[in-house]
Amino acid sequence: VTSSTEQVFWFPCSSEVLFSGARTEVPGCSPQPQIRGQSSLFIALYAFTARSADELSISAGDKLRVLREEGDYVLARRLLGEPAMGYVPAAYVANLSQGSSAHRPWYFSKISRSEAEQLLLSPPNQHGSFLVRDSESNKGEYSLSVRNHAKVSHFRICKSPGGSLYIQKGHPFPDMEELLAFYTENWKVIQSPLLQPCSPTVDGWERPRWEFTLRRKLGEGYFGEVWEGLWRNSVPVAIKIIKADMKAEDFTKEIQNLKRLRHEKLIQLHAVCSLDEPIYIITELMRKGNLHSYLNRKSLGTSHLLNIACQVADGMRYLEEKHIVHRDLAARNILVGEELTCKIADFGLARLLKDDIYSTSSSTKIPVKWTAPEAANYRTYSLKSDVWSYGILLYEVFTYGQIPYEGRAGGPLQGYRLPRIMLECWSGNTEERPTFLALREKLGFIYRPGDADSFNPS
Ligand SMILES: Nc1ncnc2c1ncn2[C@@H]1O[C@H](COP(=O)(O)OP(=O)(O)OP(=O)(O)O)[C@@H](O)[C@H]1O
Repeated sequence: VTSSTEQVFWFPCSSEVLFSGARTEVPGCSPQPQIRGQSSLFIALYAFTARSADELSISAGDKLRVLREEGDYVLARRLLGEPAMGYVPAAYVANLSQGSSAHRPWYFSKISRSEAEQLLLSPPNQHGSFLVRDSESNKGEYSLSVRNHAKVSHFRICKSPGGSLYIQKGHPFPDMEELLAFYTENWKVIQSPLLQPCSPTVDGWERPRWEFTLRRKLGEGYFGEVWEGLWRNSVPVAIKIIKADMKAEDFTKEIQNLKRLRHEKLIQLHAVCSLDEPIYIITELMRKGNLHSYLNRKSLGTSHLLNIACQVADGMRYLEEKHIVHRDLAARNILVGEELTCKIADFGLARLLKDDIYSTSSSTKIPVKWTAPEAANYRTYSLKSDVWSYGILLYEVFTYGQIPYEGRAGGPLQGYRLPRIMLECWSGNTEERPTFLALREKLGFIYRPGDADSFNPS
């Protein structure tokens, strides 16, 4: 995923990424162009249910005007029915002006027989949902899987030497579309009605595991290993593989938090594979790893360090607006991408604050050196305890990864304004600690945008 004009889009079934894989081999299917451009008319390929207030629920076939592309999402306006606007995954829509007639929503290429059954038997799929997949046993041939009430029937689609396709010998079709059209019309022949193409997801985030390949281990945390991987052999992603012995309620919090948050300074969830083990959490890939290790390079100037501090404050300001307390803010939980882009990660401990303060009696491990005294001693977490941690993070950033002793700035830190900001963050009285909004403003006075914009080390 690169610049705004050259984006590779996420999610299946509409982009070049997908069609450059096995889908191109389907008879009658030609590669579909990638979604580009801002102003053309789009069509919804699948139903998508909004998962947060800024998303737009769409039904397959809805006509949409795309106003803006943002990463793997587009901001779209529905053209008919009740006027509504919001984000939808880019790959759930296709640009009508770019030949979306090539789209085959029923084709699921490498999905296995058991995965097809699992998908067809899960909501929102229902009686009559069907898909075509590559045959597992006969290379180059296909299988048709159809949900028939509570069970799934599979039909082998054979290929004759001349390339025609058939389910019943002596009844060939020139391509898959004609074959499906025939059995849609004459469903009694196979005793399974073909009513609608299978919907690709169980919820908006679930994806079949075969779409992901692991390439290189990046690190390991409490929940399991993190790998660099590829989605559909094309799109680079980060895949967290949850350890088998993890309790579901522990990491599902992280997934739930990721699902409802969307901000350019927060790590973006792409998908999950949670129908069987091991569970995968797929997020955007941040190629430079975590900020703590990155800081050891020491090739960063003050303006770059300030730029980092501002980016983290931007992300935290968003969490502040949403009344979400992170609880584990530290350089090790900030991830670094190209051009010094920083994003906040690790929402495993994050909580929505019902009041202003969250308290816990649980014995969750506490990162003491980053934790405000009231949170460490009494487990009372608030956005103000995040502000304390942010002060420690500032210290880490400006000392290239060191940790202050007992919350005191000084030592290697030079100058006046930054230590003062840190000391405000470490005020014993939570009320005296600044908000992230105020912190961002203060840093804005020190950091002039553009100072570090030319940053581009290898
Ligand atoms: N999206 C990502 N892109 C690139 N690297 C990542 C990504 N997510 C994690 N990593 C790397 O993998 C390491 C482990 O990440 P993970 O989130 O599992 O654990 P952690 O934050 O280090 O610890 P814990 O989960 O125990 O608090 C990180 O330190 C980072 O270097």
